[in-house]
Amino acid sequence: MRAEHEPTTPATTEPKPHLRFDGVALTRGERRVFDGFSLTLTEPRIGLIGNNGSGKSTLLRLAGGLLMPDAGTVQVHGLDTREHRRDLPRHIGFLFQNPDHQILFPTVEEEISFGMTENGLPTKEAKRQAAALLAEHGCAGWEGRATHALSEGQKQLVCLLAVLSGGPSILLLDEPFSSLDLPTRLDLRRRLRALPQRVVMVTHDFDLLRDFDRLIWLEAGRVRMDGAPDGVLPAYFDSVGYAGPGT
Ligand SMILES: Nc1ncnc2c1ncn2[C@@H]1O[C@H](COP(=O)(O)OP(=O)(O)OP(=O)(O)O)[C@@H](O)[C@H]1O
Repeated sequence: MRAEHEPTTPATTEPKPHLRFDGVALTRGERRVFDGFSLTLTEPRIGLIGNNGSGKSTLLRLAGGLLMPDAGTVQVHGLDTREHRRDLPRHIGFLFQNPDHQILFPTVEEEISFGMTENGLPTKEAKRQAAALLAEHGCAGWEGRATHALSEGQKQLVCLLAVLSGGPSILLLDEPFSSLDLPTRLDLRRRLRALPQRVVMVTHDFDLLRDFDRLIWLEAGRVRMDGAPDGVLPAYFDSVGYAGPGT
């Protein structure tokens, strides 16, 4: 039986936003990066594009609670990042461009099991699950490997698995493929495509974005264009005079 105060199920089936920026202002150094910025994200796969300095990384950092707005609000699954900062790692996995900025531990096993023990899993079970996650992604037996001795692509993969081990529902990816060779890039792309998480990705790898659900083109802290890749990408290319490879 339903209690008196229990909310009723809403009649509509509108998808709930997983990220919401409302009237966000943020100054970094001397620069007003965002001013009255609002955006609601509901689609499973969203790409952020734009020229250097347009605000892409700053937007991801606001979404991940790594930066707080000076004014306005940022919400993750309806939770205000200012009030729920400590809860955010349960919902959000953040993958930085440079894995050396992310890796904390000397061994792969420690790196991957940390998120799980932080979530309260006993160490033994966390290690078992870390080994299973590695095996699932073609890296069986990597547990004892030294993180500093991995190649860039291997480090990226370990970072991705470490992020996934925390069980986030949203992945924020800041140019995760920029330093990878083509085979490693293709391999990580395949892995990412298969993930169930919602993804918001900053990238200049435009091929990867072609099958995304939505692209947001940022320019000087504002949305210049927002829509399907087949509309946004050609418009962005036009704006920078790019007519395709070799131009
Ligand atoms: N730590 C900081 N201190 C001062 N200004 C900053 C800082 N970080 C970013 N900015 C400024 O904020 C603006 C947006 O930067 P941001 O890194 O978000 O851009 P971006 O679109 O991700 O660029 P890129 O494509 O070069 O990574 C830039 O003008 C930048 O100079």
